[in-house]
Amino acid sequence: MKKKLVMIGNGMAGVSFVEQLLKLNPSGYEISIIGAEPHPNYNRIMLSSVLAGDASMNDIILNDWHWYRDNGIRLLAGQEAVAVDTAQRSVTTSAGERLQYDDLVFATGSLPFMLPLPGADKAGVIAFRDIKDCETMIETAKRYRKAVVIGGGLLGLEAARGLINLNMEVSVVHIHGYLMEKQLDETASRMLQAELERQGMKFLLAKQSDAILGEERVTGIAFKDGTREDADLIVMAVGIRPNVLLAKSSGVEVNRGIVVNDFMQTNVANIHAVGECAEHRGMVYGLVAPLYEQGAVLAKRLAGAESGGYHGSVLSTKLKVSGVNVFSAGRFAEQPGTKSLRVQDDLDGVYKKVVFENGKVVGAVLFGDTSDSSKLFSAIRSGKDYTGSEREVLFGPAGSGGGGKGGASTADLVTAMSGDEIVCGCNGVTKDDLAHAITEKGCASVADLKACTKASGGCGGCKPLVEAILTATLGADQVAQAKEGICGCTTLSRDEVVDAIRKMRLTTTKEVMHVLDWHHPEGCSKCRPALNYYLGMAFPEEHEDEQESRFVNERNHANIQKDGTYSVVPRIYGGVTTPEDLMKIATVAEKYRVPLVKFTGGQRIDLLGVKKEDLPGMWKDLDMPSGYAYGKSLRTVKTCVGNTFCRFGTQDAIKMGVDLEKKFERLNTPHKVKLAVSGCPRNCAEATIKDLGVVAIDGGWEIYVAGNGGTRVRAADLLTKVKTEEEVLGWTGAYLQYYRETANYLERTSEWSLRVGLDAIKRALEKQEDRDALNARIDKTLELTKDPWKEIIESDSLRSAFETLTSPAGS
Ligand SMILES: Cc1cc2nc3c(=O)[nH]c(=O)nc-3n(C[C@H](O)[C@H](O)[C@H](O)COP(=O)(O)OP(=O)(O)OC[C@H]3O[C@@H](n4cnc5c(N)ncnc54)[C@H](O)[C@@H]3O)c2cc1C
Ligand SMILES: NC(=O)c1ccc[n+]([C@@H]2O[C@H](COP(=O)([O-])OP(=O)(O)OC[C@H]3O[C@@H](n4cnc5c(N)ncnc54)[C@H](O)[C@@H]3O)[C@@H](O)[C@H]2O)c1
Ligand code: SF4
Ligand code: FES
Repeated sequence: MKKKLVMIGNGMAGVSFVEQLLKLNPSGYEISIIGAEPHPNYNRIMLSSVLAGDASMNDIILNDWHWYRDNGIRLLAGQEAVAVDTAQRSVTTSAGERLQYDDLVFATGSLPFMLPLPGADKAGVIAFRDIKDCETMIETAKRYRKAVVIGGGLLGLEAARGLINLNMEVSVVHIHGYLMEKQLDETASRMLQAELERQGMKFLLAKQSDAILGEERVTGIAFKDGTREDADLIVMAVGIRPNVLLAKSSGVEVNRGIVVNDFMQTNVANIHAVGECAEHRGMVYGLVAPLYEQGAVLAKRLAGAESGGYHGSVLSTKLKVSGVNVFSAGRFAEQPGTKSLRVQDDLDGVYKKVVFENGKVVGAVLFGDTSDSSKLFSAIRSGKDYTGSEREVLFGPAGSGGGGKGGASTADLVTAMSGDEIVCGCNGVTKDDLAHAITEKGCASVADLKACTKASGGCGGCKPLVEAILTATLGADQVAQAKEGICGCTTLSRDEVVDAIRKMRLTTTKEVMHVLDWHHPEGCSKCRPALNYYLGMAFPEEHEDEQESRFVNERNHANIQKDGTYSVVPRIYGGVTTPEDLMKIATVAEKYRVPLVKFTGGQRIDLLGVKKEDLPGMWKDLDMPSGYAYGKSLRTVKTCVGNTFCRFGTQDAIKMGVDLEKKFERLNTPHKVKLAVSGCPRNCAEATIKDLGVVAIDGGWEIYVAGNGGTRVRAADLLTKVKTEEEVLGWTGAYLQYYRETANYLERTSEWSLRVGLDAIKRALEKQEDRDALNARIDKTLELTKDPWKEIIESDSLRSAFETLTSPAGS
């Protein structure tokens, strides 16, 4: 008769243990798993990717319902184990069921630590631990604007990045003076902070939270220094605590975690623990790689196989925030008796530190370039003595050219690895799993391996090693060019997708997803708007804009504000208005009791605090064109007064600006586009920090491109000098169309120009005939645009979508 195994907890560590056990002894146990969450086992790590829009909930399921059934496992999902009777060897669930066991495994994971602040029970205060929290954040972002994340550790920063991708404004409150102090030294941390600030995060460092403010729902947070921060959502990411309550009440020895020996046994016979709930030699782990190692040891134990036991793990981490490369492993902080080797390159934003103790590598921190991470981690784990050749760890043997690729080569590392060694800690993928996918399933690129095994799909830290295994198995000439898919739903790059759209004349997002074999048939929040844009760019005449693929502000043709109200910004060409228009704006503002009337930085007037149902009425009364303040499109053309009034002006900046705005308004672009025109080189309109800026000079105009005055300030580059107004319009049209046709969706011109190179842009535009062709295409697109508010006002059905809704809407 089979023995009965009951496991409490259906998370990553526990189920990985069960998988190993089934491999070693498929028929030894009748297995029941009690899981409090109503889901099959999913990849908790990837919740950060779901939040960031890089993966869907479906992508992160590790073992679906069929897996349990096919392996004869009884899953009690959505039920909690509430009591364990160690004398009777039984577990009682929240549904009142009693399960007998011969062996019991606690795999109860951790609970997020919630700061016991006054007001912490208000609506809108959550942790980031499970699918429910992730869904709450996604829903909240549809209705609210301002998030505060407490905790500047791995989880807090990943949550913050995800919330920014959801269009929220995010402030991270951190108790320490610098971020990720558990993983980074101050130098790396400051570099990280600068990069994240460029991505739009705001940091409140060395801050102690005092109270959560608000009535029923949170409205802000107060700090001990007397300052406050507004918040519609507070995410606490201040660490975790092993979930040990049930074990403790069952008489199992508990310290910080459930105390286990090297074979994951507790002090009570036949009761074991794995994962974040277990404490081994005084250590509790909060990353999956060690938990998988623990699971493998326990599986061998229960299958009756030989094992040397578990001896603890060296930790390595990588922050999963796109555009940021950070790696940390082992003991990275200097201590008495340690020496470090440091390389800092502020020009390229690269920092590397390796810490030695008695000649051995004991820790490392990498920022900016993490290509040495596998080698360094392996060096730490091997315990190899580098006395006298410490520099080789980073720079390679003397005479090797010192390209920064040092120590054992990655190829040597691959050769030295055993088949069952885990390569991808996030997904528990071994070297053998990868070799099998390459030789048996035909995977020929890292992207193929990611799609097939999930390796490199979590933190991405294993990517260099996955690449090396691919090269070692196939040979360098057979390895397909590595490429990144536009999102987690596909391995196809932006260019491949746009190419396929053009060649196959695909017309809807659904069709693209279907024909190009999207992993997830509905797509995700990242690819849907991108595909909608690419389709409209490729086939302006045929494509019907898909409102459901648009971001909320674009769907509603208004920017949603933090309190769920909207803003109305009529177009004011070149910042020049008339008494009539000003009177109309004033009358509308009074009639609809607009709480705030404000001049914007783009020289127009913003009516803030408008109820959604008032939007059509206000636009009707205004009878002015939409300013597209909400759109990925031409926003504003800022002008100075130019030679109309200014005594320094050499050209008519106002006319130039108005003409540009009238010509290119309503144009859909990959990201927002801002223009400016200055009437002389004094440049009062700040044209050199715009996507395109025109500066008058004696006898002509200079055209500057790819500037940015926002999060990542960048001075624009000179594209060309021209003589006439007509030429300005011609170059602007060609430049904007080239950007439309070649940029990634959501790529500002400043990022795009750095990626493709200014020289390439100049080459593409230098010939008159090329500019003419680009202008012909942009003119075709412009001909087809219509003012959205005119359309809404004239259409009963479009208007009713605004009038029927009374609550703040994100739908
Ligand atoms: C957003 C996020 C990102 C992360 N990113 C990374 C990363 O990049 N790299 C990394 O290594 N780690 C990462 N981690 C940490 C990693 O996810 C955890 O270390 C891992 O999931 C822990 O696995 P576990 O099985 O021990 O616990 P869990 O995954 O927490 O599983 C425990 C399960 O037991 C259930 N349970 C508890 N008590 C009971 C009971 N009495 N009855 C029934 N069920 C019960 C819980 O509901 C839970 O589902 C991340 C964590 C989060 C939240
Ligand atoms: N990429 C990854 O590997 C990854 C990603 C997410 C989560 N995780 C894991 O999930 C677990 C939870 O992550 P975490 O970041 O919450 O835990 P953590 O303990 O690593 O970090 C918590 C951070 O919060 C700060 N903090 C503590 N109290 C605070 C307070 N009152 N106000 C402001 N800041 C405060 C701490 O200084 C610390 O840096 C960890 O085990 C982590 O390793 C890993
Ligand atoms: S940029 Fe020149 S023309 Fe324009 S306002 Fe300034 S000084 Fe006058
Ligand atoms: S180790 Fe994180 S994705 Fe492989």
